[in-house]
Amino acid sequence: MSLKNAYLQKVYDKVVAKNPNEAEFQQAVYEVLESITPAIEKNPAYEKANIIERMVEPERMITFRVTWVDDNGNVQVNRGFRVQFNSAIGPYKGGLRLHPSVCASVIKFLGFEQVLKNSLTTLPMGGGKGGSDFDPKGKSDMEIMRFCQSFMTELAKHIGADTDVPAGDIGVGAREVGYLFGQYKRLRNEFTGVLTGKGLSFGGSLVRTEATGYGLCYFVEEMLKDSNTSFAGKEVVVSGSGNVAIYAAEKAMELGAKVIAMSDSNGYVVDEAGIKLDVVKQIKEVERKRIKEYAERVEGAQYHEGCKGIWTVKCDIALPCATQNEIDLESAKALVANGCKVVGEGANMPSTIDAINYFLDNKVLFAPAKAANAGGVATSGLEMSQNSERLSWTFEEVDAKLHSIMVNIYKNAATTAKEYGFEGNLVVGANIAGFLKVADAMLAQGYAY
Ligand SMILES: NC(=O)C1=CN([C@@H]2O[C@H](COP(=O)(O)OP(=O)(O)OC[C@H]3O[C@@H](n4cnc5c(N)ncnc54)[C@H](OP(=O)(O)O)[C@@H]3O)[C@@H](O)[C@H]2O)C=CC1
Ligand SMILES: O=C(O)CCC(=O)C(=O)O
Repeated sequence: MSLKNAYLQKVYDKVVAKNPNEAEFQQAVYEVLESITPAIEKNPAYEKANIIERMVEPERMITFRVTWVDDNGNVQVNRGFRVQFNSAIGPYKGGLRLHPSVCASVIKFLGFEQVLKNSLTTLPMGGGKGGSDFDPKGKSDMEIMRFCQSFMTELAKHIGADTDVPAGDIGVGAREVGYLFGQYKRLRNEFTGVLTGKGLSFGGSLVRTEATGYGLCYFVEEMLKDSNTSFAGKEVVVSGSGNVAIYAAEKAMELGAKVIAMSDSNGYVVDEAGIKLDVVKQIKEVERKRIKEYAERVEGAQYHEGCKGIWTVKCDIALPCATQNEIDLESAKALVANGCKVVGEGANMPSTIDAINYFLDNKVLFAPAKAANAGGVATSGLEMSQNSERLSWTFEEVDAKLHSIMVNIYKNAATTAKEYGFEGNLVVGANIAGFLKVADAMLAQGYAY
């Protein structure tokens, strides 16, 4: 892969040399460097201060051992990570992922994207990310608790309400955040907003649970409005059936769409009559079972083994809300061939670079993750504000703020794309808009930063 700008190519070559075998991190960096090219060429100050090489190098990366005891008395060892990527515009902020695929590359790609995403929210948050290769599937509640307590025993040394504020991501929801928060409080003897996504009885914010999925639909709705259309009457496919997927499906339905398919890492269900979300919530949020169960409980629904096949289901709008690189070129082609006109990314980096280019070349309205899924972290920022003033806002207040943040992110990305000669390309618009704020803050803070 080659970039048009020599300075950016030099930085990218160094990234590849210094981070070998880190395909996800290299991919995330490449996509950003390619799309910010016009901004680098417009203002030579960025190259002079070598801003890009500084931005692709995390400020700090912590790797640690997490030892815990399983229900059979065996001592288990996992690897924990926290990348504190960039604090130019605020304390490090970003989720924790618990999944066997977690490694340095995954954590770094997520941390790097988080920096630009958080910048787009307009709230004062730097970027970070963390997690572990611990697999929560099939673990008992006590095992999850012991793991979280051990994980936090080390992480607590590196975070704080004004330093670094983690939250949830894949495999980390309200239950895990509760165990992590309890352990932090025990270790530090302080009650602070050190994590977001907390339970409502101990400093959590209303709407945080729904925020990423709702925010995604608010963003897509705005994008559709600009093309004189809406969610009403559209058929929607949503991949995943976790936090982001469930609340994206809920809001899409509220806005008049029919969600016809959802998935998990084993397979997908199609329900032409429209997915019954109360059944999905019961299976996933309460019983923590597989999506396959849906077809056993709902007449007329079919289950298909293998998660990739979901992209062959005919739809108007696709909302990938599961994981990175879940849409490759082949899936992108299948979506377009079946008439899909809109893709809104709820997951982080769910489309490969080839898939994104295919969507753009085929005039699909494409909402890139950094912008479209920023509602989760934006609402985390609102949780931090409520914690600082020791107040709780109503559901309506937080939802209205989330809505206006998502509308503004859309407008900022669309206007920036147009300003730089890429009208309609929200990948370029979002990357440049997110980049400029961070880069200007870094310039103002001197070369040693
Ligand atoms: N939670 C948040 O606020 C935010 C999350 N995101 C991103 O959204 C995505 C989903 O996160 P979230 O909903 O919180 O996570 P959850 O753990 O709640 O749900 C993840 C869903 O994706 C599926 N999934 C996970 N890994 C894979 C895989 N390798 N292949 C296929 N399916 C997979 C899971 O299926 P299974 O149960 O079988 O593993 C599950 O249905 C991630 O990319 C995350 O980074 C982005 C912004 C904010
Ligand atoms: O709410 C947060 O801080 C984290 C959200 C997140 O991890 C993400 O935006 O990918």
